[in-house]
Order: sequence, then C-alpha cells, then structure tokens
Amino acid sequence: YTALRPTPAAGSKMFSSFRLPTSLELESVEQVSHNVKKFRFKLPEGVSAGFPMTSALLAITFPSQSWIPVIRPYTPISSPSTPGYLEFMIKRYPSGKSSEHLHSLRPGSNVLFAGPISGPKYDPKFGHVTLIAGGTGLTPCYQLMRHILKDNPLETNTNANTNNKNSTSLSSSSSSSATQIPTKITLVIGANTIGDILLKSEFDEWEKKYPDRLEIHYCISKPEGGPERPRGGLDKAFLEKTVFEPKSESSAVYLCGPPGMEESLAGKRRKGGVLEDLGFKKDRIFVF
Ligand SMILES: Cc1cc2nc3c(=O)[nH]c(=O)nc-3n(C[C@H](O)[C@H](O)[C@H](O)COP(=O)(O)OP(=O)(O)OC[C@H]3O[C@@H](n4cnc5c(N)ncnc54)[C@H](O)[C@@H]3O)c2cc1C
Repeated sequence: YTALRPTPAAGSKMFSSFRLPTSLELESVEQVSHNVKKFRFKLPEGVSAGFPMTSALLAITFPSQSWIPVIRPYTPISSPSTPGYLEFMIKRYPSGKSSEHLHSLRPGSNVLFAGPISGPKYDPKFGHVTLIAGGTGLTPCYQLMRHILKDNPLETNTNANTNNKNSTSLSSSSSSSATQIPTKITLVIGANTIGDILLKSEFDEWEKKYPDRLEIHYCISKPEGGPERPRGGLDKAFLEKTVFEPKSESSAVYLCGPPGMEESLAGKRRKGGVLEDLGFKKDRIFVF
C-alpha cells in the first residue's frame, strides 16, 4: 500500500513525514451548517499533507477548563497532494471537549497536530466500493471517494466485477483482464435532515460528473414534509434496496458513523451484522 502514498512534487515535503507534533495556524473558518465548521490550517511553505489512504490526523488541544491535553482524530478533507493547507469539517458536540474548543477558535489561532493515524486500507483492485456514512462519518468516506474518483482517476482494476444492480455474476477468475475498469462507488448517507449532510454540493457535483461510477442514496430520518423514519434508518431493509450486489470478489464496504450504527452493520465485536447477512465477506468489511 505504500504505493498509495501520494508522490510529492519534486522538492516538496510532506506533513505526514514530520516526526513531532506540529503547530499549524488557522487560516480561515467557515460555518457550513448550524453545528459544523470548515477549518483551513496553513501548512509550511512547499509542504503538502501527504498522508496515505485512509488517514486521520490528531488534533491536540488545551481547552481552558482542561489541565491535560485533549487528543482527537480528525479526517482531512483536502487532497493529500495539495501543498499549502489542510482542511477539516468538524461538528460541534454539546460539551464536546475538543470540538467546542476548536469551534471557539478564530483565524490566527494555532493548533497542534500529530499523526497521521492509519485507517483501513484501500486496494485499487476493488472493483466496487460501498461507503456507508452516518453524521460526520462522511469525512473519511469523502477522503476515500475523492482519492478514487479524482486523485487516481485511472486506477487499473484487473478483476472483473459486478458493477450494476442487475448483474450478479462473480469475477470468473482473478487473472488479469486486458480492460481497465475504474472502481465504482455506492455512497449511502444517513442524516437527520438534508441540511445536515456535509459536503452535499461536492457530492451533487461528483454525481453529475461521474454518472457511470457513482451512485448516492440518502437515508433521511426527518424528511421535510414527510413522515419521520425511526432512528437507525440505515438498516437491513434500506441497504437491501440500495446497495449493489456485494457478491463480487472485488466488492468492499467501508463504514463510519455512530457506534450503534457501526455495531449493527459490522456486528458486535465485528461478528455477524447486517453487512455479512447481505453477502459482504468479512475481510472486505472495513470500519473507519
Ligand atoms: C478516525 C476518526 C476520524 C474522525 N474524523 C472526524 C471529522 O473529520 N470531523 C468530526 O467532526 N469528527 C471526527 N471524528 C470524531 C472526533 O474525533 C471526536 O470524537 C469528536 O469531535 C468529539 O470529540 P469531543 O472532544 O468534542 O467530544 P467528547 O468530549 O469526547 O464528547 C462529548 C459528547 O459528545 C458525544 N460524542 C462524541 N463523539 C461523538 C460522535 N462521533 N458521535 C456521536 N456523539 C459523539 C459524546 O458521547 C459526549 O456525550 C473522527 C473520529 C475518528 C475515530
């Protein structure tokens, strides 16, 4: 997987190779919804983030009421190969030690970052990737999607795969085929309201730009003007209707969301769970 580490431009350095926690200056803050802000931190000149897929960085903060540092992982939404800055989408939790502190910061403040810490690996041989996200669980899914669709648009997939709902054929062999098949993506998003969906305009744009590679399903628990769905709407019945046939050797699923959602889909202590019931292989179920 080291091949997935982005190649820096000649002469540039990578933040992820810094050994010690590094203080970064907050360049700008944008309120994107009632409880989410987008933060842009300056990277030193000529330095790109350079983290491997998938990764998060650790923010080390010192909220005023806390005498020990608070350390929390956050997923950069900016490209690892873009020099000059790092961006995050961060939700404020009521009484959240780290998130309330970060939301109180103004441009010019500094935050200490360490890492990266590695999340689940991504293999370009996956012909079809299903991403299931609840709440801020969208940020790692966004990071991986951007990598698959944009940063590495011409990845080679040598395993034949099932790429549409009507096809149930398995990869007939793992041997290479001459054709290059770009990885397809199904994204399933769970949120309270449409307004709570982070990065919605980016997803809309990608859906238009990559109609043959990307399909997005929304599971909204409080739809405007419609009946409320019970909490935990990302259940077996919903996924059965939306997720592609996961029977191919090259299908993988990644999920990130509240602990209850992860447990129900990936199983308690990763045993059983809805995704296995739906036919995903255990070693192809990844939790961020
Ligand atoms: C790998 C990884 C990547 C992450 N990336 C992001 C990201 O890009 N953006 C982002 O906003 N967050 C992200 N998180 C979550 C983040 O690390 C913190 O957990 C979150 O900001 C809350 O920390 P806190 O100190 O503010 O809250 P705490 O002081 O730890 O908790 C305060 C209250 O909030 C509740 N709470 C805390 N976290 C959650 C949660 N995830 N879901 C529901 N309730 C919660 C707690 O139950 C508690 O009641 C990520 C987490 C992981 C593990």
